[in-house]
Amino acid sequence: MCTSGRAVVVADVESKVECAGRKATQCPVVVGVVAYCTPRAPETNRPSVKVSHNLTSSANADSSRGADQSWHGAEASDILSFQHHHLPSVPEVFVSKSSTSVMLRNALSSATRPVASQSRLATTLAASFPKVSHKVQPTKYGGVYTVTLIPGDGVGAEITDSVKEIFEHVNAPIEWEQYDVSGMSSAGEALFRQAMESLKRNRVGLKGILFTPISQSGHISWNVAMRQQLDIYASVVLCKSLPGFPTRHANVDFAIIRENTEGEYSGLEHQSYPGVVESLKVSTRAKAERIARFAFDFALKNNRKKVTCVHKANIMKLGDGLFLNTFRRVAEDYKSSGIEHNDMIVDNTSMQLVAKPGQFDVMVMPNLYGAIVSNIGAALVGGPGIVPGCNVGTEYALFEPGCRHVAKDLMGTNRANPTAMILSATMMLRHLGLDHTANSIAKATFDVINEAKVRTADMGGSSTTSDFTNAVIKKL
Ligand SMILES: NC(=O)C1=CN([C@@H]2O[C@H](COP(=O)(O)OP(=O)(O)OC[C@H]3O[C@@H](n4cnc5c(N)ncnc54)[C@H](O)[C@@H]3O)[C@@H](O)[C@H]2O)C=CC1
Ligand SMILES: O=C(O)CCC(=O)C(=O)O
Repeated sequence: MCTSGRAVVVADVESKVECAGRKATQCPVVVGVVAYCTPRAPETNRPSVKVSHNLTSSANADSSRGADQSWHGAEASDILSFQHHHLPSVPEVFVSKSSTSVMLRNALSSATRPVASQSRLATTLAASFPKVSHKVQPTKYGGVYTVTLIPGDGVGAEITDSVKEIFEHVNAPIEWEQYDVSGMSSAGEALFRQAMESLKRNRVGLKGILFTPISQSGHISWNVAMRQQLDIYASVVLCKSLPGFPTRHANVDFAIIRENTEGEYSGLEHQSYPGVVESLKVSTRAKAERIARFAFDFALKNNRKKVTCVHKANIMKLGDGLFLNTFRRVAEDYKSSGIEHNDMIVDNTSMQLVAKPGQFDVMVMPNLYGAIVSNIGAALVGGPGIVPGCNVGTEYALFEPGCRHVAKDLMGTNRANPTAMILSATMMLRHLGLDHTANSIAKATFDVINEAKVRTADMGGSSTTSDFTNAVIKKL
């Protein structure tokens, strides 16, 4: 073990960085320690939750529909050639057949085009949202997929109701297994466990965001626990300008690939001395490598041109140094692919994002930076109600709004924007091979936004969540 000031190195380091003047070599695990003062020690956060369990089955799916929308074996095998042989389980991430981000950039070149032309752009945009997939096929019986649904806290119930209504309207071959897990109360761990078992059974889920209390005596984050326990290590968040909804910058179009299982979210904290707390940021080479490969594979499959690694290796020389150096090594393997790569310190990245977002294409970063950058990204294109996302690993995929907000302030008001949840659900449909249904729903959603007649308050309108849902259904 080598300690130097704020960083503790465990095991052997391979990052080419200096630690207290010594070169640290051969270390797959780096633990960064951030110390700060607090009046009392944090208490042990023991998971305990109480929530009601509500199991519903809302899809009256036609089994023949599911049959023709089968697993994309050919596409899945395509990507294998890009995968590194010593990481056999990297999940595949790829875009729908017909679309590329180049098409998209062209398509979105003007937010001021007439509505009819914007509607065509909406079609292109709908088909362009990436598809995430992995080798383990989700459960499907009689052409119907069983999907775990966790509406979540705050506006979760309202925006997942919106998805349920839309799916029912198009007869999507999805049967929900719903678990009303809530982080608002510390009771209900049993229900959380049941939801996890359901996710493990079904391998695919749709979720809203679960509230996590800030207080030290409150329970741990169920959101983080899910991502860690399922090892859904890659968070994918898409920030794209929407047709008909101009924001300060036109043609924003970048994907945030965020390491989802370690880093600042390790949840390891202790008081080493009264008034001194150490929060451990865990970084491992293996996880840095798989997320870097995921980002390059994502770029290749989605016809993206550049991958930017976001870090703070000037300060966290070991932890973020490991992340950055691993990224650079992985980039060497993709040299012949034509994908450019660069790296940028996270604070400068934040400034560049608000000043010149057009320079970003695919971005890859440790956990906390991903949380911050996805919030900046959301604000660039219209807010947290718009940006879809998913968490994917080798076995499971869990879809949720990319900007992970509970929105307690809007709970029960019927004023939340359901777009991010609807688009996350369409990403899930693509993941299941149901591209046609996914594209119809996404197009209808973009068309409603583009027409600007029905918009929720966050987008400057006065329509309700239900108005928006009904408008999407009407388009379908
Ligand atoms: N507080 C918590 O329990 C959790 C917090 N987080 C993290 O903390 C960050 C901030 O969370 P909070 O302060 O709790 O933010 P928040 O939930 O209060 O949301 C911030 C603002 O965005 C608005 N908003 C969010 N979703 C919306 C929608 N669908 N339609 C319209 N408006 C919407 C809310 O109304 C609110 O004004 C999140 O980005 C997330 O990364 C993540 C999970 C749980
Ligand atoms: O679950 C939480 O409360 C926090 C999670 C979070 O901040 C995130 O997902 O980025």
